[in-house]
Amino acid sequence: MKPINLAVVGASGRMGRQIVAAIEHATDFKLVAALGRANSAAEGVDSGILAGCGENGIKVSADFAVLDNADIVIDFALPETLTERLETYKNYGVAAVICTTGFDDETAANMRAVAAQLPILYAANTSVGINLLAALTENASRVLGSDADIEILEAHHTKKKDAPSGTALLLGESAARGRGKNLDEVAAYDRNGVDQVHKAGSIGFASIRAGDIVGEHTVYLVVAGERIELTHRVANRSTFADGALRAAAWLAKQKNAGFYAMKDMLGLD
Ligand SMILES: NC(=O)C1=CN([C@@H]2O[C@H](COP(=O)(O)OP(=O)(O)OC[C@H]3O[C@@H](n4cnc5c(N)ncnc54)[C@H](OP(=O)(O)O)[C@@H]3O)[C@@H](O)[C@H]2O)C=CC1
Ligand SMILES: O=C(O)C1=N[C@H](C(=O)O)C[C@H](O)C1
Repeated sequence: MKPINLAVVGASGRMGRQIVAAIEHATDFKLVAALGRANSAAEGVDSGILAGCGENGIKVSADFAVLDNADIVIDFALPETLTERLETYKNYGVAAVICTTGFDDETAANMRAVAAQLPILYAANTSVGINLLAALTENASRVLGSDADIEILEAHHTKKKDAPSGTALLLGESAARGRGKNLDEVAAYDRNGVDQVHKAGSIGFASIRAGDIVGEHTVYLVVAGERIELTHRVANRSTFADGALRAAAWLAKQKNAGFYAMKDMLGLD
């Protein structure tokens, strides 16, 4: 079978390098572009060398014209220029798996607008386990109803910029949906001050940034006399890379434009 021509955006980052390394061993993908920001220290450096898997001849570049050769983009870059990148994917007609987190509501709306013209899969977390946890969270929240106090705790490495994590927000959305609410209506993000009780019906968030923690999330659902703690821990970033490649292979088969999620790929709805 013909391999999928893949472009990795954010190729010099922690996750971009994982994807480049994972493709090295995959027969169903061919790396055709390693993209990043202009004036990056990584510009012109071989992406295989950066990823620690040996020279692959694909240099990190900021010239998105190479997307002409790509079937699918996997984007693990930062949120600042995400709107521009989405516009570029649309112009080149190349479907994209977007894994970036920490973007604002306007960018989220732009992503949905682009998805009206192009297959876009947005995954705040590409691990299979987290997406299963999101489904379990929705179900537990539905069964326990408004009696449960729900709080979400996430822990990540010291270099992570956004908080709460995109995954914590995904889990919060699932918990809110279980109660028939939108997260915006019930989220409690900042617990800092003198009147910080858990308001009935709210969903609280807390973040830890320490050491080299790859990614840990716990949803607490607490009712009188008992509590459920739904926890997921990732030991290695290769878990995210494997999930992103699986998502890319699935997206390559989608003929219609649309805003897809990992749960569509996993058949979790
Ligand atoms: N969906 C998922 O499963 C996961 C998502 N993530 C998310 O992916 C993103 C990247 O994470 P991580 O790899 O750890 O981060 P890094 O900081 O290690 O990498 C970020 C990459 O984006 C590039 N970049 C920096 N600024 C910009 C910009 N303004 N425009 C475009 N590209 C830019 C960097 O280039 P340079 O090297 O030149 O600075 C680098 O290649 C984060 O949003 C993170 O939350 C992370 C892990 C899993
Ligand atoms: O920045 C990270 O590292 C991670 N980011 C994603 C998020 O914000 O949820 C996914 C994962 O937890 C690692």
